[in-house]
Amino acid sequence: MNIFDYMQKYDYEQLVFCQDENSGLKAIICIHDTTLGPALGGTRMWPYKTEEEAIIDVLRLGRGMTYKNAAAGLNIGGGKAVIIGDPRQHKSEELFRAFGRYIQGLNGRYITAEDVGTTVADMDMIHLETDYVTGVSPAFGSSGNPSPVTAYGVYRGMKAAAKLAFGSDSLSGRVVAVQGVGNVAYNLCRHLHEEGAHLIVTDINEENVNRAVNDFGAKAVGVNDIFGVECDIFSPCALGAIINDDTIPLLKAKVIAGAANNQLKEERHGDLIHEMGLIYAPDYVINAGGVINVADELQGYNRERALKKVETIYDTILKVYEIAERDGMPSYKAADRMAEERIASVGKSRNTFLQNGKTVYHR
Ligand SMILES: NC(=O)c1ccc[n+]([C@@H]2O[C@H](COP(=O)([O-])OP(=O)(O)OC[C@H]3O[C@@H](n4cnc5c(N)ncnc54)[C@H](O)[C@@H]3O)[C@@H](O)[C@H]2O)c1
Ligand SMILES: CC(C)C[C@H](N)C(=O)O
Repeated sequence: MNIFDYMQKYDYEQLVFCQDENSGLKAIICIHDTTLGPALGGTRMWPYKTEEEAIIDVLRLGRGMTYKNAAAGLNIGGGKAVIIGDPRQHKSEELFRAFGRYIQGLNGRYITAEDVGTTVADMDMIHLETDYVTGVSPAFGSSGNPSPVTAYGVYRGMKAAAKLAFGSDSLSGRVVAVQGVGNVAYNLCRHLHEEGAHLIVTDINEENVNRAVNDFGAKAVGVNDIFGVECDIFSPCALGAIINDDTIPLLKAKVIAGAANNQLKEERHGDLIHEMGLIYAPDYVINAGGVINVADELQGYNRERALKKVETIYDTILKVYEIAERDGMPSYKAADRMAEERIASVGKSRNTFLQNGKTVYHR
């Protein structure tokens, strides 16, 4: 992989390699775009097989956060970090502290939070070394675990998608098929159950399935059966690339609305579901609740204010569909256009030099 060519193609600002022999830290921080503000995105801990795999992942995820943060209306740029290692074996205080010192060294250009493989406890250790970490324990005045707030945003976005598909945003009596009932989806199922939706769930983790069955009267199905069940809404809340050539022909749902990142295996799958007349709530728009919640910490965390902002995911989904109709394009492309237009117009308004350096000449 020619890293500089790739960075140039998608306009990346910075890639930082972090190594600490004592703790075994091998991490990469990606700052994609800071036009709107400091780059905010979680730290993923994953046992990448090769360094190249880790580099590709952090670049892809960092750019994704630029779009997610811009589409959510945050004054925040996009970035992400990966730590190469197995989260079940390689976590230690030294490792997270060493990582925290690298983040501190970037002096606020990158701010971290949780992602796959990292937890609030890990953020607390990072916080021992840096101010530029969110999703820390509430005891520090922070917002804690972002998952329940992500779930609330997905619930709000799902209601908007239902309005577009069925003419009413009520989920009462609707059948929702949920793939993966982990941290986010368990909380999503609670909102759906409270509104009177019928749930069909699957998970590779039996305990998680049983929890949803016992707490919300969900019906459990096998992991390969979830795609073809009779339902109104399919909610992917486990893995990426789940909307693909194998699963699309099986879907009976009219709406796809879930928490997972990077749901479309390839862009053409977004075109295909659009041609089939499905309503697709773009993943990074509907799952922005977590980042909206942690971003609120930058103003001194206020949960009520954060939840109010998360509620607007409903309107953002409607706006994406307005753009999709206006410009005759699938929703995933309309979301990208919305984010790009916002970054471009804010970027232009920041061309004036300011002595305090807060907003400096950009491009
Ligand atoms: N946690 C957040 O705040 C947040 C924010 C934005 C996006 N997301 C995305 O949402 C998704 C869920 O996040 P989470 O925090 O709930 O993760 P999680 O690990 O708690 O839950 C994922 C669940 O999916 C299950 N699963 C994995 N492979 C599966 C398969 N093949 N079939 C069925 N189930 C399977 C896992 O057993 C687990 O229960 C992820 O894609 C994540 O990147 C999470
Ligand atoms: C900042 C984090 C809460 C971001 C979250 N991991 C996401 O993918 O949106």
